Amino acid sequence: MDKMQFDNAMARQARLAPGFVRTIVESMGYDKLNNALPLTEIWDAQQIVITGCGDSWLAGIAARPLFESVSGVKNVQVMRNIEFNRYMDKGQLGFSPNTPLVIGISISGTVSRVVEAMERAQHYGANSLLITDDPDSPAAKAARHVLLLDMPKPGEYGPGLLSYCASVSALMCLALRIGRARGFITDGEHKKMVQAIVDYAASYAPLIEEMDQRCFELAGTWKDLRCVDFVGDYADYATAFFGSAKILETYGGYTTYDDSEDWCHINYFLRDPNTIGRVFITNSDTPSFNRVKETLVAVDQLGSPCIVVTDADKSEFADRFEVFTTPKAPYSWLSPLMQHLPYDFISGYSAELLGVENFRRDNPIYVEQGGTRIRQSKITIV
Ligand SMILES: N[C@@H]1[C@@H](O)[C@H](O)[C@@H](COP(=O)(O)O)O[C@@H]1O
Repeated sequence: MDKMQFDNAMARQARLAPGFVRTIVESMGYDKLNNALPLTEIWDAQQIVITGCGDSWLAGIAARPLFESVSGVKNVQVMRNIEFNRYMDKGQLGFSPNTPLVIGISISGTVSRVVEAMERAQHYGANSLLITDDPDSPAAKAARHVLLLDMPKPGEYGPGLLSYCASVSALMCLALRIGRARGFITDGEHKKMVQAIVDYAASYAPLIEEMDQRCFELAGTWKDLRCVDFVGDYADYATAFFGSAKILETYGGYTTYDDSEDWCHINYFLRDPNTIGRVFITNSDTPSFNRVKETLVAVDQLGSPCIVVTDADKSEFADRFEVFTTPKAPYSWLSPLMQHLPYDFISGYSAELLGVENFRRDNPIYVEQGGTRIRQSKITIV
């Protein structure tokens, strides 16, 4: 079978990802970041809350370790939009000037919950910054500050893959800017880390062709599995959840996601394990690596087909597992930027092989005017 007959938006975006990260990082120069968030407000922030919906929320989980290690802000939270908007105690908003710094992410700037988050932050005296690709969007207008992604136009961005690379890259650049401004990293460290983002993304370029072909072949069987169950810890949870989201968005497949500990308590019991694909994202220096390996022993015993995306050597895992060994990141916080690529390819090819349209557009029940369900939800400030 010729894979080019099954070419698709996910595969095309995955091939472009290494260079695309460079484009975004290079656009995040000193002036842009400085204009997006004044120095005094960076110093004021005693707490950071990152929030968004779908991929944009996951981008926060992917970038959290970097905010924690370099920003110098002790309290960094990544919150689901619904939790920040409706459940975070209002007494925690504006208790000190420009605190918390609420960072919203929304590529379109049009989803109701992010507009609501920006309005809530403003209403209770917290600071707000929106990372978006549309400076005229409702969420951008509701935010005090905007960091514009400026993704190249025209471009192919749906279902979100390059847009996810853009928001993770922008968050990383912002974290480094905050850390530099607060004096928690030196100018030299700052430059080295910014360059590391570009170089890490570029290090995937030589792997893409082989990854593309291998993923096409895997999609031939994985598309028919009853369920695909993703596992990742902490920032790798973003990659796991992202893989699951792409299965839903590309072909409406059945998926689950968990962390390596809870999986042993819960998802372990899914019946007919030979019909469930397991996808693990883990790296040799992750603090839970030994726990992930224990969990993978259970996966092997259950007989589930299994893919591992990792910087560790194949020999660390059962022989029958499909191991994607990715480049070793010079900083552990970089891995989530690119380790989603194997499943991006697999979900894109699966949809094409199944003859299903992204976002189920082939079924009228899923086609709604302008995404009513997420864009016309009532804004409520509590
Ligand atoms: N299916 C899409 C997701 O892929 C997207 O991540 C989310 C947030 O979109 P935005 O970043 O524009 O706020 O909206 C929808 O739910």
